[in-house]
Amino acid sequence: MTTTQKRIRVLHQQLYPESNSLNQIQHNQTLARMSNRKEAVRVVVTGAAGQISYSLLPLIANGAMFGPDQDVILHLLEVEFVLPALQGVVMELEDGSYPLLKDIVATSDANVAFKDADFAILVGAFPRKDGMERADLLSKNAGIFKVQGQALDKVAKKSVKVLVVGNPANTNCLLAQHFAPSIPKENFTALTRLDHNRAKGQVAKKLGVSVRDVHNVIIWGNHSSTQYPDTTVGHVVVNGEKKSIRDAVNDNKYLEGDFISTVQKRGAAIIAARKFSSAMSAANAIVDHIRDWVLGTPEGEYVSMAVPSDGSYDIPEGVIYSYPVTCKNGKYTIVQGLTVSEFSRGKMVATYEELADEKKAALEQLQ
Ligand SMILES: NC(=O)c1ccc[n+]([C@@H]2O[C@H](COP(=O)([O-])OP(=O)(O)OC[C@H]3O[C@@H](n4cnc5c(N)ncnc54)[C@H](O)[C@@H]3O)[C@@H](O)[C@H]2O)c1
Ligand SMILES: O=C(O)CC[C@H](O)C(=O)O
Repeated sequence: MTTTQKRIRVLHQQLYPESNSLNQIQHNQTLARMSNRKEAVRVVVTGAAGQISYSLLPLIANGAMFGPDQDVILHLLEVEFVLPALQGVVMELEDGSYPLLKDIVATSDANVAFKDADFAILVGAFPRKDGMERADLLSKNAGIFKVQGQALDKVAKKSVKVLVVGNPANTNCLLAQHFAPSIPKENFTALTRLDHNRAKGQVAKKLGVSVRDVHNVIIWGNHSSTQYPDTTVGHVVVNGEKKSIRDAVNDNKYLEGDFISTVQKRGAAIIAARKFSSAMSAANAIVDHIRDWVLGTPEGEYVSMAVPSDGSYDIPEGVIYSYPVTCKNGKYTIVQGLTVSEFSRGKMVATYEELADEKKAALEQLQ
């Protein structure tokens, strides 16, 4: 510091003594925060140069997923020929000046990407384009999840939490789980939070209320057009008054008809309109899923997660099935004891049967 700078500093302190003490307080708080700071978590995102990731990565880097005190190290996996484009994404992350982003690993080698991973968000897969059937995806994408399951098994932390997004998400998740036998089965989940959020959105729109007033809708089963968006136990709170969704909407024909098919076909409607599959809303749902799994759900609030079936609600073990769950201390629990009507049972079984068929086709494919 030059003599002039020192004189200016002394003068400034004389003129504004309180600013000095304020600076000191802020400085001390920063030091305290830094000494309390949790160790950075390693978060793998596959398909990192794709369209979902382009919306997702800034949300992870800015703390929306793990909170404002959690540093992150991003491990970005892409296929080799997309690495030049991934470099552009890395440059943008560097230029984003994200205080929580500690480091970035960008690679096309799954064993490098999954090394010591705490979280693995498996987005990388081919999306359905207009005119393609979902069944086409199974044959295109199954191999990816075998290789990535094997890499997770070999090099990730045994506590890694996995979220599969790439379609068909539930069955790809089952494949990754199958090829990673050393990782607890319950650590494998698939994304149906987007469907859950879509269901809330439709109810809110119908009632002219905010989505924050809509609670405990449920998505059962597969992330596909057989999913069952269920409003039977959901409620709304408007002006402090709690009402069941059934009573508030007062139109069961809609709730058991157009509402269900709108949510089931929303992904297809977005592809038809955008010519690309949903990305911004998918990224937002990914953040919701991991954040709630790690940081917990508000008291009394159900969210939907596709998790290994365990016989709950008479859905046989062995598929990845979307259930209502609550989360606490980094664990999810399937909500038990809900009444299931005959109408609901039929829909829950139909979506299970689709999952059982997908599982058979996927395993045959990888023989
Ligand atoms: N579960 C859900 O709610 C949900 C919602 C929206 C989209 N999706 C699915 O997510 C997937 C990704 O969608 P997108 O729009 O980002 O697609 P995209 O084509 O824009 O991006 C996918 C990326 O994955 C990469 N990739 C392909 N194989 C890979 C591999 N083996 N390892 C690493 N990266 C690989 C591709 O190079 C590409 O950059 C699709 O399968 C889509 O159907 C799921
Ligand atoms: O391919 C689809 O039908 C849907 C794509 C995506 O999973 C979505 O739900 O938006």
